[in-house]
Amino acid sequence: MGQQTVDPVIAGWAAGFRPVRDGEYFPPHSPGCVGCGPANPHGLHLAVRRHGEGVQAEHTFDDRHTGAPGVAHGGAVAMAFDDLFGFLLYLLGELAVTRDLRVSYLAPVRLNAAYMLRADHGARVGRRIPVSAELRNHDNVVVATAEATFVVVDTHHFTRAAGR
Ligand SMILES: CCCCCCCCCCCC(=O)SCCNC(=O)CCNC(=O)[C@H](O)C(C)(C)COP(=O)(O)OP(=O)(O)OC[C@H]1O[C@@H](n2cnc3c(N)ncnc32)[C@H](O)[C@@H]1OP(=O)(O)O
Repeated sequence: MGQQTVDPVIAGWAAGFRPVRDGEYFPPHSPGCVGCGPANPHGLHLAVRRHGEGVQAEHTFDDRHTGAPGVAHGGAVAMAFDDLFGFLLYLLGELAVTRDLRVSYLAPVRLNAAYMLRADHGARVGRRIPVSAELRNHDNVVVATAEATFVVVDTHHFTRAAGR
């Protein structure tokens, strides 16, 4: 039964995931989140805002996320997509986690160049929420796409995951 106790830190964290108005920026998942946390020196520092029933972010990968010379690491691009998807949950009002993530890399993503990320969600089926996203360059060309399945969980998932 002890494992089912909701830790107040986790409960407070989860309660912070609320919708914002169209065009407004969301708060980060946490200060230290590697995708969007401002306090993480190694992170992407994604700044994500609502776009209708979807989310979007302008983003520039930098030298910290180098793969081939001058090119963003594919893992960093996948991280951007995964973290972006995490903002759709604010709009859905669900706690959920990534069960699978598929990224298609259509063209190299350059470092120190501005890109636009955009994500949308489909309809929830059971505990599954399908999500999809695109990454476009400054010429509005799609250079990467992603699809994922998020699975709805409750706060106990995070309490257990954190070993609290
Ligand atoms: C705002 C909050 C922000 C919170 C998050 C804030 C940070 C966001 C950061 C970005 C997101 C992340 O990195 S999240 C962190 C990375 N992900 C994780 O750590 C997840 C680790 N995996 C797990 O803990 C587990 O596998 C779960 C919870 C995902 C699922 O386990 P489970 O609870 O036992 O559920 P299970 O029965 O296996 O499956 C549940 C449902 O999913 C379906 N399902 C299972 N596998 C698949 C699959 N590959 N493709 C499609 N559907 C699948 C099943 O048919 C079932 O559907 P149905 O019959 O029920 O319909």
